[in-house]
Amino acid sequence: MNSMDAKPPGIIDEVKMVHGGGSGDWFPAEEIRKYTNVFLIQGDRLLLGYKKRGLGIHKYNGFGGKVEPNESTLDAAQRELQEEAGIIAPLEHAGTLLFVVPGSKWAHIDIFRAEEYSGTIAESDEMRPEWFNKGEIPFDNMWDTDRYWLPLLLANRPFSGRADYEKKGEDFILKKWWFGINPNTVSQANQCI
Ligand SMILES: CNc1ncnc2c1ncn2[C@@H]1O[C@H](COP(=O)(O)OP(=O)(O)OP(=O)(O)O)[C@@H](O)[C@H]1O
Repeated sequence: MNSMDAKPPGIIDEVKMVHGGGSGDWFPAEEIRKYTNVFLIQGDRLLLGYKKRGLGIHKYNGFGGKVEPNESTLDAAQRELQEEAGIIAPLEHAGTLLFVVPGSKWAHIDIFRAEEYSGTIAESDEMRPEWFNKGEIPFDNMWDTDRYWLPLLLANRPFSGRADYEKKGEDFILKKWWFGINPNTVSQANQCI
């Protein structure tokens, strides 16, 4: 077995590797901070937001943020979608990403998908929403590891992964990554791997 096949520390879901790379050891454990991230899909289009401030500034991403104390993850995801894109939507859990940077709390990000919504999509102080065709997702202007797991979300394959980055000035440099899917949910596997 290749050493990258083994699940990295922090991944508890029953998943098998579909993407992995980088070198060195996984960074050591820190306290965990919870985040959410929501992607709206309508037919061939995906709604992303251009982040205007804070973590991930100038990148496209789903809509999300920190889970507040005494708030469920789902409530936080719905609140952030409303605050940042102006809409409400029934959410389905799509995957989990552990984002690790030495010296910072680990970010445990619960990622959700939605296929319908109500309200009017609106720009907020934090995000400028923009539709993209599924074939024209701006991966070069997103977090480096989005290219590995976003296709899994689009194909409706529950995934779990970890991405270790090092912070150099304002930049985050990808060091090592691992993404897996549950081998028992093979319904649309050919669409994504
Ligand atoms: C590889 N690393 C990553 N890959 C993909 N997405 C990532 C990410 N690391 C963080 N994210 C997302 O970026 C947003 C940050 O949210 P962030 O602005 O810090 O939170 P919040 O809206 O609570 O901010 P305020 O404290 O109100 O400014 C939030 O959606 C979170 O899920």
